[in-house]
Parts: sequence; structure tokens; C-alpha cells
Amino acid sequence: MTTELRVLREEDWNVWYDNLLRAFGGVPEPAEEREVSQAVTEYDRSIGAWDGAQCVGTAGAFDFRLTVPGGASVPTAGVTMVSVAATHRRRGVLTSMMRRQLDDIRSWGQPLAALTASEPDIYGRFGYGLATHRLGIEIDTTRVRLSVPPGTDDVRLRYAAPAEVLDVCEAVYARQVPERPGMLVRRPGWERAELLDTERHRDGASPLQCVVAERADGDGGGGSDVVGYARFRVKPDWTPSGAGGVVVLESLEALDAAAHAALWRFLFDLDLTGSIVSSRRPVDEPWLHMVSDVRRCGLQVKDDMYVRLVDVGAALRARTYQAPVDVVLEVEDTFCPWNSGRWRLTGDAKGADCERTGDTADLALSIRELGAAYLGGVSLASLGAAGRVRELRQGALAEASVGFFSATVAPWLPHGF
Ligand SMILES: CC(=O)SCCNC(=O)CCNC(=O)[C@H](O)C(C)(C)COP(=O)(O)OP(=O)(O)OC[C@H]1O[C@@H](n2cnc3c(N)ncnc32)[C@H](O)[C@@H]1OP(=O)(O)O
Repeated sequence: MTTELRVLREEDWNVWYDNLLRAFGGVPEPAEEREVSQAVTEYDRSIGAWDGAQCVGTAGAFDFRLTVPGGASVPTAGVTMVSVAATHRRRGVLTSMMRRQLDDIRSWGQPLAALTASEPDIYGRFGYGLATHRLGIEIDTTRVRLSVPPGTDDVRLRYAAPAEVLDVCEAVYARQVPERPGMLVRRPGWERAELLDTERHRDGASPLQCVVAERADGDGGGGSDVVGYARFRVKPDWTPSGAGGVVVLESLEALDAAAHAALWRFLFDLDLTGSIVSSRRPVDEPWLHMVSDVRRCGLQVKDDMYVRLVDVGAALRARTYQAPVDVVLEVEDTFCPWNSGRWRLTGDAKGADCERTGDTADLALSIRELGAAYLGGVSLASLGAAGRVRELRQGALAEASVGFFSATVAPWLPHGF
């Protein structure tokens, strides 16, 4: 069998996308969702594998900017829509698409690639390391109380139609992006995905609801600033013992502690509900420290974003380091050999340099481990304890680990792509 890889043409999108949907089980997407998927497709960054007239493979990439430790937003290929037809699986089609795609990403000058994986076992071989986790929650709000900090009552909440307040919510989101590694600068058109509200999204719950948090702007004119928002649905449930509806939280952003607390208190207190569920929250949510009983919050930590350094030097220069580092890394990268070899990284909280060197190495690791540690959520020391990073100079692992680790905020990806 020979397959041909081609850049995606607009007229091929439907068959290309149907190949993808079929690989995920073949359930059609509602028209509105499919339309958004098509609108955000970047044709010149997407490839298809063709067996004659038949599309048998898909792989896309979005032109993202990803926040890294220190707050810079780094050009990143958001790898997406990967599939191979079951008739052609395990014959190397994915491998050929990953080969082509990583060469392309390098030629586009993007130092990073990132993805969320349908199965964790797929992408390590191509150099992707698990860099962020997400928190799944199922809070029993009939039993868990929330203690809010001073100032919470100064925050006013109001209901608003999600579409009507989209701009102010997007402004809040944009202010959060540089604050947390793992967040993506919103590309034009992507805000539509935040409002998708098909029957499939609702799954028996209400249409999307939105509450914005506001605080007086302090100029005496009676105006207010939006300092946070929550989008959610409510799934009513009447049990023999009474109402036990579920609050399905879709997104929540807050610019300060009081706004965060006010929004969560609102969700906790919604009448006729008994729980809050969400599948994608940061692992360092502030409310985890405000609850009376964290065990009844149904916490589940899951793997989320996998990161690959496409250009080691540029990527390591783009972020900052919590503590000073001066370390020579011996990097192994069998899939993208241009990264292999020794790199001297020097840096601190202000900036960094990373160049090739002939000096003796202090640490040896593969590109996959470098990707895992890159956003500061996975410590080099823990990778070392697992035998994934080898210490060649005594003390180098602890020193580099402190520098790499993002001590102030956990990296987090707020939405899939
Ligand atoms: C970012 C995203 O879009 S994630 C979405 C990924 N897509 C899906 O999960 C849809 C359903 N699955 C598929 O479409 C396909 O099975 C794919 C894309 C996962 C794999 O495509 P294939 O063409 O079969 O992969 P390919 O033949 O190139 O395999 C390369 C290697 O990966 C391994 N591999 C491939 N898929 C998997 C998997 N799901 N789990 C574990 N190993 C896998 C193969 O065994 C092979 O290993 P080897 O090099 O040691 O022999």
C-alpha cells in the first residue's frame, strides 16, 4: 500500500473531516459544531493521507501562541484532528504524518508543538511529554461548605446572555492568559467555540447560562468593571428525597480572589442543586483551600496537554526560570535529530540563554522529558526519580529542577482543541 500526503484543500474538507469523525466512532456532529470546526481549520497547516481517491489519514495544526513560565506567549503548533482509517491502521500512516508535520512546524519557525491525546500511549514516541494536568471535580454541595475571604461581598453578580457579554468575558480571559503557563492566546473565531450550545453539549441540561462578576470601578460615576465570569448549565434531578440538580461548570475565570470566591459561592448555593461537576479545572484552584471537606469534592487528576520542543534552543530561551540555572543538558531526540546533543542553558527569573556547547553534560534526558518539564508543572526531580533524567554532575538535578519548576501557578489548558 502506498499513501500520498497532501496539504488539505478546501474542497476536500468534508471527506477529510468525515474520516476523522469515523475514526472517533462515526457519530455526526451537529451542524453548528461542524461549522465551527471547519471555520477554525487552517488549511495550509493541515495534511491528509490519501490512498487513491480515498482519504485515510488526517492531521491538523493550529497557529497558536502558548503562555510559558515568565509570561511570554510562544508560537506553538496546536496539533489536532489526527486520525487514520481503521482499514489502514498500524501501517505507519500516523508516523508519516507526524514526520511531515514536525518538519513543517520547524520550517514555520514554531519552537513548540502541543496536543491533547485521545490515548496517552500514542505520542511519546514522537517526542511529546505530559506537561499539564487537569482536575475533574464532583463536589457534593449538600455537604461541603465554602468559607470565602473578606471582600467577597463587594463583588456583584448578574445573569447575562452568554453571547451578549462575550466581549467583556473575552477581555477577562485575555488578561488571564499571560498569568498562567499553558493558556492559549485566543485566535479570531475561537471565541465561538465558547458559546457552542447544541443538544449534544447540553446532554439533558439547560441551555448555557452565564453570570458575570462586577466591582464598582471606583471613579465615582456608578460604573463597574467585569472581574470574572462563569458559564454553566443546570441539569435538574428530582430524587425521592428531593431536588438534587447538577451544576455543570463549563468555564470560570476570575481576576482576583474575591471574584473567584463570589462566583464559586454562587455555584455552591444554587437552589435545587446538590453538586457541581467539571472535567477541566486547574489543579491549584483557590477554592480547594476554602472548602470544609475536600474529600467530598470528588477530585480526579487527569493527564491533559502534551508538549514537544521542536527547537530546543529557542524554546528554552523563551521561558524564564524560578531560580538561577546554569546547566548542560545532553538531549536525545531520535525523531527530530536536529535537537540532539549538548545544550548549555543559563537563566533566571528575568530571562535565559540556551546554546549548543561542547562542555561536559550535567544532565541527560530525552526530548520527551524536556517537554514534560517545560511548562513548569512536572518536576525534573520527579522525572529523575523515575530514571527518566540522569544526573551526571552531583547536585545538577536539584538545581535545575528548582529552576524549571513553576512554583507560583500550575500550568493549565482551559479548553481542548
Ligand atoms: C491530537 C489528536 O488529534 S489525538 C487523536 C488521535 N486519533 C484517534 O485516537 C482516532 C482513532 N485512532 C486512529 O485514528 C489511529 O489508530 C492512530 C492515529 C491513533 C494511529 O494511527 P496508525 O497509522 O495506526 O499509527 P502507526 O501505524 O503510524 O503507528 C506508529 C506506532 O504507534 C503505535 N500506536 C499507534 N496507535 C496507538 C495507540 N492507539 N496506542 C498505542 N500505540 C499506538 C503503533 O503500534 C506503532 O508502534 P511501533 O512504531 O512501535 O510499531
